Amino acid sequence: MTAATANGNHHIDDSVVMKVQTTSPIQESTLFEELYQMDCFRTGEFYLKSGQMTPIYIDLRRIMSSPRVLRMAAQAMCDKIVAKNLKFDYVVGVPYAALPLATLVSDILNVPMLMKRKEAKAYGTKQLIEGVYQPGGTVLLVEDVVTSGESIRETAEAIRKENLKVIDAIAVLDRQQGAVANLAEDNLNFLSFLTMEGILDGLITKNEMTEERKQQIIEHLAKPF
Ligand SMILES: O=P(O)(O)OC[C@H]1O[C@H](OP(=O)(O)OP(=O)(O)O)[C@H](O)[C@@H]1O
Repeated sequence: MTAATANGNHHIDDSVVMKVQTTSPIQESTLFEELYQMDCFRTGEFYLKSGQMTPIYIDLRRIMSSPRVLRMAAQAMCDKIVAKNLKFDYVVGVPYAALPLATLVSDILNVPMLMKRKEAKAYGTKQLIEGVYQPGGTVLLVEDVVTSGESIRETAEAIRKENLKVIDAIAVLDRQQGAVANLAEDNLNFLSFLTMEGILDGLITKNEMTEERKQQIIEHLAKPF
């Protein structure tokens, strides 16, 4: 069971914290290898939500097709959540790609999940936030890949309108294109398990990329959107 706080909300129970702490932490290199094997890293010419061209596309939607890798990615975030002692009552995935990850984070940590729709429906309850919650509770946002942080920002805005707090957001991977600073402006603390630089270094070890190409990509990604 989760432990109820005075306002009826929930936080991670001590027994769950102990379980996560006593399980060997997922290594960055281990998750990189699994993502590489699942063909999550594509080089070429792709366009992002921001409209920016990217010479490397990271598609973590693919991992939902492997329950083992999906769970590993969720566990990696849970290791970090526990290590950083983040406090929250609900887990919300940034739709859509992060929804399976958020489901597993909620399950592993035994903290309730809510779901934020991209658009409210015109029928039924017409709610943008689905699930059962107490006003004043704190939400942890879960993302797959973060570029500008705009999707996290939009999700936090919708959740805050429902009288819920959002303090922290966590992602499997930060493309290191300004999200930490952008989100800090909105009072959002952002953490990730993997970074673009780590992925590029991994691709060098696989002889998929040279150090020179890595530097070119980093320079390209540093340009404003
Ligand atoms: O940090 P940002 O600049 O917002 O970019 C990252 C967002 O882009 C992707 O989602 P996408 O918009 O492709 O939608 P999906 O999750 O429904 O596939 C990804 O899953 C993040 O949510």
